[in-house]
Amino acid sequence: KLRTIATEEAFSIPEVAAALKEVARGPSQSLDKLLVRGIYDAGASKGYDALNFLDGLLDVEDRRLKQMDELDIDMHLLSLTAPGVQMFDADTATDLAALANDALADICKRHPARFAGLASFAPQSPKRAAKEMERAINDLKLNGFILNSHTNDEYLDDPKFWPFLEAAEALDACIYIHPRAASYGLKGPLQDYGMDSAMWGYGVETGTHAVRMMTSGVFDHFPKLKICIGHMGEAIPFWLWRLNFMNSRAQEGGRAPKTSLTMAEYFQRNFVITTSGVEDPLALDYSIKKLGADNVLWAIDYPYQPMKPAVDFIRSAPLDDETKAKVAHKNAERVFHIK
Ligand SMILES: COc1cc(C(=O)O)cc(C(=O)O)c1
Ligand SMILES: [Mn+2]
Repeated sequence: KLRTIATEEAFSIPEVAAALKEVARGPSQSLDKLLVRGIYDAGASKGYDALNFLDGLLDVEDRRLKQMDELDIDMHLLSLTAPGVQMFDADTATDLAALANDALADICKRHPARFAGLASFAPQSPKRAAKEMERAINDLKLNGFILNSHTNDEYLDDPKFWPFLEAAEALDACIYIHPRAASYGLKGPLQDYGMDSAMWGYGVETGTHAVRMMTSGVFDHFPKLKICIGHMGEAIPFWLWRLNFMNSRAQEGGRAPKTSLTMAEYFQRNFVITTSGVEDPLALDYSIKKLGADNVLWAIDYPYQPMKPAVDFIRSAPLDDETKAKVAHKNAERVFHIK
């Protein structure tokens, strides 16, 4: 039987849901407000959350676990759903991250063979975030970290965030950079036709974040830092030849910072990707060939993607047994220290 560890599986807790409901009613200019209003203040915007994501987010040990049993899915690697605590003020964010991490650690302790967890932290307060990272790994025994792309329109190439990049690297803990809606400067034409969401804007936002990190040379400061991005690498694997070629030319021409490695080398060394929300055998085949079988991890993206099609996708994927085992569970065990 193929062991299956799904690596982008979202949950929430009532305290975070309540805080996001306040955000939905507040003055935020963030494009995430469409989604936050739809999920957490559903009464106010009828029908947005037609799929009732909130129930799926708040349920971990009941219907979700039952469905995992029915589908023979071994584990969900859980993470606080986007936008996490990143829309709150620094103090609220720091407190709610710790609360969510405690709740997550309790779930993993109750079901150690079924759930592992990625800890939240509050980039709004980088030094306290580093402390929470240490607590999450050393005390709560969690498996890595979740970050939902930008925080107040700023990205991890900004040295203000480097205290917690240093902590993550020192802890040998991977940061999963998950989407949220495009930042204020990026959102322009992404606000129409439903493009703000997972349909397109999420990928643009998250892919841009990863490219900012590589082109700015962050990985020269943190060579051992490991980043995971979902959705088959947010289109970067397909774009990698062009990104590499044009960045090298820009470095020669002085339009891009000098880096010790090329973009393709950084993506290979410092990144892994997951298959979340891209159940396309051809995209999987290309990504494995492009990045190697050690760098692609299976995911469902529950509750935003249904479980059964995602597990059928990996089970029926035309891969040899060794490659399939790496994608389905071995790579997750290595990257997220899961036994
Ligand atoms: C936080 O809200 C989300 C919404 C959706 C969506 O399909 O509308 C997808 C994701 C996701 O892919 O994680 C997250
Ligand atoms: Mn997701």
